[in-house]
Amino acid sequence: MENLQAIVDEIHHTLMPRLGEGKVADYIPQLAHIDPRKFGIAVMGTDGVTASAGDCDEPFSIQSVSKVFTLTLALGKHGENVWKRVGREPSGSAFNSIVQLEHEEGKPRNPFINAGAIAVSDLVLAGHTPREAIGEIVRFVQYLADDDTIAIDPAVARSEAATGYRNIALANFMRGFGKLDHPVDHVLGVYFHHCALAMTCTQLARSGLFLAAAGRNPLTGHTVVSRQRARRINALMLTCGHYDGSGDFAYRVGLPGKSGVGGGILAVAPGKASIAVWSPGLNHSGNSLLGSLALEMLAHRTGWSVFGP
Ligand SMILES: NC(=O)CC[C@H](N)C(=O)O
Repeated sequence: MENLQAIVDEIHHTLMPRLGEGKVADYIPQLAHIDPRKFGIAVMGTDGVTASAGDCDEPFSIQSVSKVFTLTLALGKHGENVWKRVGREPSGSAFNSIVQLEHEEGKPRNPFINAGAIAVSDLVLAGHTPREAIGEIVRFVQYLADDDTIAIDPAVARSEAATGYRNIALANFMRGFGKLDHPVDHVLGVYFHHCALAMTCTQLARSGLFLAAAGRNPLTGHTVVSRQRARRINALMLTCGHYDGSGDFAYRVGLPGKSGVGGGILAVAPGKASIAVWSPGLNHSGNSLLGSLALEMLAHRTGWSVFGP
């Protein structure tokens, strides 16, 4: 493989004329203000080799990418009991869909759609006040990225709480089925705040390194999860990480990944690297349009794929 930085520079250069494509999420008013021409990419190799380009050190709202971290925390607290509350199947529906919840009696399809992540927030809340749970999530992400400057953007959290009608509906629906242990406003307080985490591509790539390196962050030496758990989280990212676009992402990129409506994607090349991209314009499934394309180009140029060399 040629020099990683040269590949990343070429991807940035190739996509430059297309910056601004896609549709910025505006249902969260605070996200509607983001410059659609932003673009960042950071690659952290498990061997310590790094490469980055563009706005890779500018914080953005990671939104649903945070669902990987809350799932990891919930699995640490509750182990396999997590799966009593949330499934492990792709939804085939939009990220904020309510349709399956009624048929499946309030048990969301997977932890990465909104309903599933709300159920996971409920599990993270166990034994805590909402403020404590939010603090635990932030400290966990700081620990993963080895960076204690990572914080929640309170304006984004407020903006989403003020307009999160669908999420409020999802949470009430689940509570109606007896599938949430805590009051809806507490659960949503945790959910909206972790979605409002602001991180740079560099920080995000570092925080995902444990998934690329069999559960252990090679930069800090910290074992975060077991090898088997890292594999399983990667499996869920591959099958469910891009909502109704998960099949297309697996076909085009071939790596586990998790997207957010802020335009970020965290992707994992097991044994090789953790990659974060950011471009705010989204495709019709709510995934970053140019971010997906950048990852497709990177996978093609490096040969990284979970499906074979
Ligand atoms: N896909 C996403 O990133 C969705 C997260 C967003 N906070 C929401 O609940 O709508």
